[in-house]
Amino acid sequence: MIIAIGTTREPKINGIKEGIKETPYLSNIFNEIFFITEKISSDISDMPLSIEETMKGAKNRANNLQKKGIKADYYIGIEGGTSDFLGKKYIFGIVFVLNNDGEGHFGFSPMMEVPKLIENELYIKGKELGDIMGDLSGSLNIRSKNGSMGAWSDNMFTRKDEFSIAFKAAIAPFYNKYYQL
Ligand SMILES: O=P(O)(O)OP(=O)(O)OP(=O)(O)OC[C@H]1O[C@@H](n2cnc3c(O)ncnc32)[C@H](O)[C@@H]1O
Repeated sequence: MIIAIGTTREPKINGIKEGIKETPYLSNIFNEIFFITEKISSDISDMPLSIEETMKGAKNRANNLQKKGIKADYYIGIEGGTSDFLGKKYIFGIVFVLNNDGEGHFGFSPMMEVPKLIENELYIKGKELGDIMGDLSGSLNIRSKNGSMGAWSDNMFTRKDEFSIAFKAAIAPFYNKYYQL
């Protein structure tokens, strides 16, 4: 099996791999899976500020992998973003898994509240989360490590966990019996 993942960002790739190892569907063939990892355009803004835009970004990335001519059994697009719910902002990760029959499913990570100061920088000043967290934490590349969720949860919950759970939610509908009824 070949799985194409539209990113070179380590916690995203590791999240997908961890998710695969923990599914009842693909874990037994994990060692036979060949992974293609490639940075691909999401065709949305660099810092998505709504759940719909973040979903579009994940879906576009999976579609763009396929359009590029990459041959795989599954194409996986991944996007991190924030959105407003009932007046507060939350961060989450979204995974879109697409197969060669054109069947695609979204999966979502749990969400965490965005701290107030960071919300202002994002939604009022228009900055990117990676840059804001870089300035606040002194760590240049937080999104390549445990991510904002890790930073805001004292690593109870990391960026890898975010995408591992989102992947599991996206892959289940391809195999789970209730979706075949
Ligand atoms: O290389 P790609 O796959 O694009 O991975 P990325 O880390 O840039 O992540 P996204 O494009 O999915 O996320 C969109 C933006 O949101 C920010 N972001 C998302 N999650 C983050 C996190 O956990 N920590 C820091 N910044 C994050 C970051 O500034 C990104 O430019």
